[in-house]
Amino acid sequence: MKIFSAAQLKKADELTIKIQGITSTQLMERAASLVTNEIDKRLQNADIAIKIFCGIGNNGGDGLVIARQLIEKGYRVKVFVVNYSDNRSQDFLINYDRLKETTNDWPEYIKDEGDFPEIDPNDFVIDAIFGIGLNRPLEGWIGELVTYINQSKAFILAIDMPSGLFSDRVPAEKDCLISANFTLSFQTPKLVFFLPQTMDYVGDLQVLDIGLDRDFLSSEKTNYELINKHEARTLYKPRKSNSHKGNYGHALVIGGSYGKIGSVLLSTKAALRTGAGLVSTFIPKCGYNILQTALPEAMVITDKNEEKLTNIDHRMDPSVICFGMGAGKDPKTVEAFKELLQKTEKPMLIDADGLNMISENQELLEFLPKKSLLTPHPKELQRLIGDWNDDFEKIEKVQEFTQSHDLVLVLKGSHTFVFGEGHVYINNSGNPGMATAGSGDVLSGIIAGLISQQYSSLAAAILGVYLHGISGDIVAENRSYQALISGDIVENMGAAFQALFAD
Ligand SMILES: NC(=O)C1=CN([C@@H]2O[C@H](COP(=O)(O)OP(=O)(O)OC[C@H]3O[C@@H](n4cnc5c(N)ncnc54)[C@H](O)[C@@H]3O)[C@@H](O)[C@H]2O)[C@@H](O)CC1
Ligand SMILES: Nc1ncnc2c1ncn2[C@@H]1O[C@H](COP(=O)(O)OP(=O)(O)O)[C@@H](O)[C@H]1O
Ligand SMILES: [K+]
Repeated sequence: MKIFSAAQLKKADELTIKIQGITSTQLMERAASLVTNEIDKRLQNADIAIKIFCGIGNNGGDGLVIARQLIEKGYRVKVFVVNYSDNRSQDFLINYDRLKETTNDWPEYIKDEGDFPEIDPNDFVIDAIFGIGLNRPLEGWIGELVTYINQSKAFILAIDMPSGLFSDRVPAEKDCLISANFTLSFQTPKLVFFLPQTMDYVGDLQVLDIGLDRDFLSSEKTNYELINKHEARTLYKPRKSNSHKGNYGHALVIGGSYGKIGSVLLSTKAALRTGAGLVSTFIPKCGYNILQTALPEAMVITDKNEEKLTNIDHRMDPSVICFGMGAGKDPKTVEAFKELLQKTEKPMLIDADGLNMISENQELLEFLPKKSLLTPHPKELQRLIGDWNDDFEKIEKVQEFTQSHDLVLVLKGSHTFVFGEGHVYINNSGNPGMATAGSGDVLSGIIAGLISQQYSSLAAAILGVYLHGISGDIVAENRSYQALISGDIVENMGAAFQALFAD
């Protein structure tokens, strides 16, 4: 699903109104009734006090329509107009009159702190103060109102966006904004819903299709895309029945050091479970018995050194090399890595200590084959490209870095971002149970397994990250977040592939 800017969404609104021959009031009615239905589905006519805080723009207009529709359904609704200016939008005014025709309990006006209403922790609060029109931080009593609503402990549903959250920048530390339990957003999600610095304000997210013009949505260009099942499925390549293991490539996994053979084992197993035709593992000698015992499907080659990698003499022509898990950063290993880079032409996947070695020896970047894949977590990224001031600057810096070195970069996190060819793909699968040792090693094996089957670096990264998350979701459903361990993610790859095509 494409992620658009506020300006693009406004353009989509205007175009839709023109092409569909409707008024903006009708579009607002359509959008709001989808919200009302979602609320009704969840509240099931429960006798709960619903308090709707409406701004005086179109987000506030949405709030007024939702209020009218909920009242018509028999809910107990109180509307508060957050009267920060006299500059009311036309659709606000139209719907204000309509609301007054529906109920005798007219909206109350909030003009300063003295007007703040009581909010009970059991109330259901709807935040329709600001949406994508926010253009400056909430100041004075409006900021205080937002803090007051947050402190009420009531359940907060935000319409389109939590009020105070900008669609195109990160709030300053002193800024006040709604911290929603749930956000119902219109047509497409906003980038800030997925950034580490802003995602917590959104709570659970649902995006409602309000029927904006299809042609515009499909032709309008954007660098950001959210990856769900639909997007992942289109990348999947079916296997031919008339095929053999030679058709699915040979992945070579290189890494490990004394005490860290498990990481390579996890990557190797993941490459096999993802469908690579052959998988070999190159490790220090101490890992030989471990690998051969735990994973008879893999072939094993060892370094001359017992405890670390010193000379990676693999004598193969693998489809892809996945390097770095548990490798350590011994100077001899760095030297061996450099030689490996110099003699490898196909794109490589570099993870973990491989990344750290590059960070500490930036000249290695020059030897990276084009289209190679780096899979850092935020700390590894920081070592690689230096610090950033906020998440938007981080994205910009990573875009510059990947484009200048012709790389694909997988920035791991609760929403993993895949950067490639100037675009950013934001993963929407996975769960906090995956914050556990070795889940990154599993990911690198999955991606290598896909590259080995002739997926491009970028497609392998996007699909691999999605499958990794889905596998984790399946495990968590059966086992809880806490009990999830990274080996489970590997074991459930079969279910993850199946889930790609389940409805
Ligand atoms: N036809 C449409 O345009 C539709 C719009 N929709 C709703 O409209 C919203 C956007 O509406 P608007 O563009 O009216 O904008 P908002 O309702 O988000 O904000 C209203 C106005 O407040 C002012 N403002 C911004 N920051 C402020 C601040 N810190 N303090 C005081 N005033 C401030 C701005 O001038 C802004 O235009 C969307 O988020 C969505 O909820 C939906 O009804 C769908 C259809
Ligand atoms: N809260 C979370 N939600 C979704 N995925 C997560 C979460 N925390 C971690 N993950 C995923 O788990 C993996 C962790 O990788 P990494 O930090 O390299 O761990 P390790 O070094 O232990 O292998 C990444 O793919 C990341 O996206
Ligand atoms: K809002």
